[in-house]
Amino acid sequence: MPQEGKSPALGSGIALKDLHLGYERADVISGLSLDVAAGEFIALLGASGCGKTTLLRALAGFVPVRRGEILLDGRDLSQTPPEGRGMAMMFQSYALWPHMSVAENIAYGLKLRGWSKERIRDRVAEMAALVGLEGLTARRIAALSGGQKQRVALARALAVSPPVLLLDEPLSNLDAGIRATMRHEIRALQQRLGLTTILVTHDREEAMSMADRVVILNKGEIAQAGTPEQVYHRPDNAYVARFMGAENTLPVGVTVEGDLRLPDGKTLRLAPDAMHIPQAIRSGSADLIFRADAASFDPVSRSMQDRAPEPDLRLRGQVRQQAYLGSVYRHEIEIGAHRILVDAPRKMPIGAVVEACIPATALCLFPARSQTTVTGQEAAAHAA
Ligand SMILES: Nc1ncnc2c1ncn2[C@@H]1O[C@H](COP(=O)(O)OP(=O)(O)OP(=O)(O)O)[C@@H](O)[C@H]1O
Repeated sequence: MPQEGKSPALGSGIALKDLHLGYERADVISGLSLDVAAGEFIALLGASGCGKTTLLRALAGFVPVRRGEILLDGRDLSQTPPEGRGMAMMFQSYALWPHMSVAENIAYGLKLRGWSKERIRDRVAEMAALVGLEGLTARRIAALSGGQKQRVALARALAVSPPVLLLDEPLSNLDAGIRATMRHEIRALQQRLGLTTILVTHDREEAMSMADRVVILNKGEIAQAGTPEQVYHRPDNAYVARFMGAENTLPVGVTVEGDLRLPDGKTLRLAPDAMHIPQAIRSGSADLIFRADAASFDPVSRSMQDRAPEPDLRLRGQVRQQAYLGSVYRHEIEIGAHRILVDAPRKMPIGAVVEACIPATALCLFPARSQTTVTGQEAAAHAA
């Protein structure tokens, strides 16, 4: 399979301008704008029904544009039929012809384009080598594994040298091991060919490990577009923070001086730039959001009272539950009327009184309970 390493972009740049898409009376995407650079890999991530597939299908030309533009290298495609756009789409279901051989499937788009037999033969061999299917070109699709079928689908999509590769959850039917391999291989191939690529996925780990930029959609709007590190560590809003797996929300008060009033009544003053505060919060109620893996704790000891104050959030509570996640134990800590989750390498006994400590730099502060909330169920469903 291909070696990792970037080459100059061969793909096309895309600009979506004030795009409106929908079905019958309902708008699914309303007023979405996004620029995708040539050779960039974008992952569209979002809860079920937020419009990811609709957007991808509109790019391919299968969903009509109600308003706005889809520009490919500056040319408006919004009224161009699918066959005139030349984009290649790869589906979760593979969408291969089961009665045909690997070679016939890879050749399918080339035949439609009227290529000669010789050119097709050479191109099929080139594509089979590119995706690691040498020696299997005569095999029938029915006699392939899931991972091999996915490679055929990829070879078929790439055979026509598309300006843009659209991937609709292409890996979700594969088991975990092959999925990890295919993620890496598709990413390496995309970088090597400089292909502009848009991936739709539910899986945030997949999105972060493959894409240059992750675009998080919420109800047809972009909640945030940023690098994997930005959306994970510097979420623009509470929706993104929760969607990216920040499990803990503590309601706090913000005083006019900018101090935090904690649920236990204590007041905390942090260095002004220590916390991530992307939206203006003057005073009043706010949500302090942080990840379970950013927190740690020590059993409460007598020496605690003597300890010098530290610029971190410290919360005292009691262990109510714990579960082993593989590399760490996840603890549910009761703090007054609230519960938070804390990951730790060591298991704390149920009932133990502990002090959870969260570094100020791992805290995000947002206006209280914005409308853009992710439900517990959504967050669980999208956990990697
Ligand atoms: N052909 C259609 N006709 C009418 N409504 C549709 C059609 N396809 C999708 N929808 C609706 O449009 C909304 C967005 O659907 P879409 O498939 O784009 O979401 P998604 O984010 O890809 O979801 P999922 O992750 O579950 O695939 C949903 O409410 C869905 O029910």
